[in-house]
Amino acid sequence: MAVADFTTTYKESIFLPSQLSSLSSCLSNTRSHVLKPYLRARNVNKVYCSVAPNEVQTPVVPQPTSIKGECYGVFCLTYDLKAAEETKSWKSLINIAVSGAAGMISNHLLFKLASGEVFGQDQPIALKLLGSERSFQALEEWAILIGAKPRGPGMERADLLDINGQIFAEQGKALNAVASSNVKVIVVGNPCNTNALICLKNAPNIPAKNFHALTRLDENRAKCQLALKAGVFYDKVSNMTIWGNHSTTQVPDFLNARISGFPAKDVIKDTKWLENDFTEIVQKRGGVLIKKWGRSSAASTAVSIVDAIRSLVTPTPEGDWFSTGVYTNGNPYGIAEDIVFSMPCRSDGDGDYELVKDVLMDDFLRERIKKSEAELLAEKRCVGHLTGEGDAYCDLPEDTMLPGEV
Ligand SMILES: NC(=O)C1=CN([C@@H]2O[C@H](COP(=O)(O)OP(=O)(O)OC[C@H]3O[C@@H](n4cnc5c(N)ncnc54)[C@H](OP(=O)(O)O)[C@@H]3O)[C@@H](O)[C@H]2O)C=CC1
Ligand SMILES: O=C([O-])CC(=O)C(=O)O
Repeated sequence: MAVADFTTTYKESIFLPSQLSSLSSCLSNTRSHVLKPYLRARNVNKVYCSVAPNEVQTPVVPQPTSIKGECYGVFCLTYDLKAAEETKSWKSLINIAVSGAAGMISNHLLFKLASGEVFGQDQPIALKLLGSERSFQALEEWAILIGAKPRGPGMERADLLDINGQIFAEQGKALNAVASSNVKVIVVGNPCNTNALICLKNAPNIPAKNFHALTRLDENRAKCQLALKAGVFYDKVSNMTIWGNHSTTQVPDFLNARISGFPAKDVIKDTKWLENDFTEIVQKRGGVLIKKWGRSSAASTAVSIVDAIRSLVTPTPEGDWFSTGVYTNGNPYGIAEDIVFSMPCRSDGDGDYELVKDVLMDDFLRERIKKSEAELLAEKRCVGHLTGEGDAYCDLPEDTMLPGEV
């Protein structure tokens, strides 16, 4: 964890809420002091924290036996399990591991998770926040993998695939070693589809179906553009699929999208706009934001991670679906097997999903889906050394880019 950035020695302490102000030096080091009111609001009465001895002034209360092993990291938050047992109305604890916990996205995401907005107001959760230290402790249920190196000046996409791919190979191995086989993994760090493929290939004990690449940000962006064009509220847009890669080859599907229950093409009759402007705006939205703001989307990515998880833990509304990048292992759309491809999915709310079968296809859609498929197959060849498929051979199409690269 980023502890290594400011200290090399750790001391583990348990804090009560009244002692949180002294704890805030620990939390604020990682820009997460915003968590404090949320911890209070959720009656978190103990926080487990690793900080340097000279930063700790609070008395140490006995460590509950329910906290297993050591806690690595600047901050390592968990509910007091003993108290949870006493509170009969509480559901059983869900552990959530988040890598890149000190990054911009996490800065927005963590308190949304802690607020109860994602898993429910009555659902206790334990956040396992991970940074540079690649250890995954007591990992069960959900892992949100954000931590990745941003592309630096002059860095080729093939280099990024290799550098970040190695992170996700390690994390796949760590998950394989310690996580429950029921864990659901959301890969955010880019290039997220291929990172998710690398991660799942390195975690053979975990079903490949449990791995997701985040394309929900793209779905949200696409819904927003259709809503703006149609002059309706965002929540009137449904059945929005993002096909393919989280890159500029992604395909926002206006053929199947609906606005106020009607086909989007019947509401927005400007086909030229749908085929050209809409598609390109969504594909390049990340890059436009980086140009405007100087940094990549953080708050909206955090919101989209919340949306992506919520879509898996709540039943999908009748007739609707959501997009997520999933492992292709038998699909009704003729997409190549053994890649991570964004497709339309539904969930019963049990954390699992199924592909939506009855979607329309036309030549426009098919042609663009093929392009994104070709890009992902090329990315896969680039990381053969990380997926156990032998030597890498990198022949990426020249125009292949992350949304943030344009
Ligand atoms: N799929 C999507 O829709 C989107 C994906 N992204 C991607 O999300 C990722 C994170 O973005 P953001 O939070 O803005 O980036 P930041 O640069 O703000 O944070 C990067 C985080 O990654 C961690 N990190 C860096 N190297 C490693 C490593 N070797 N192992 C583990 N963790 C590491 C850093 O941790 P530490 O400081 O502890 O080293 C830091 O917390 C990027 O890859 C970005 O491209 C962004 C937007 C949308
Ligand atoms: O390239 C990035 O880091 C940003 C990104 O994925 C997006 O905004 O969709």
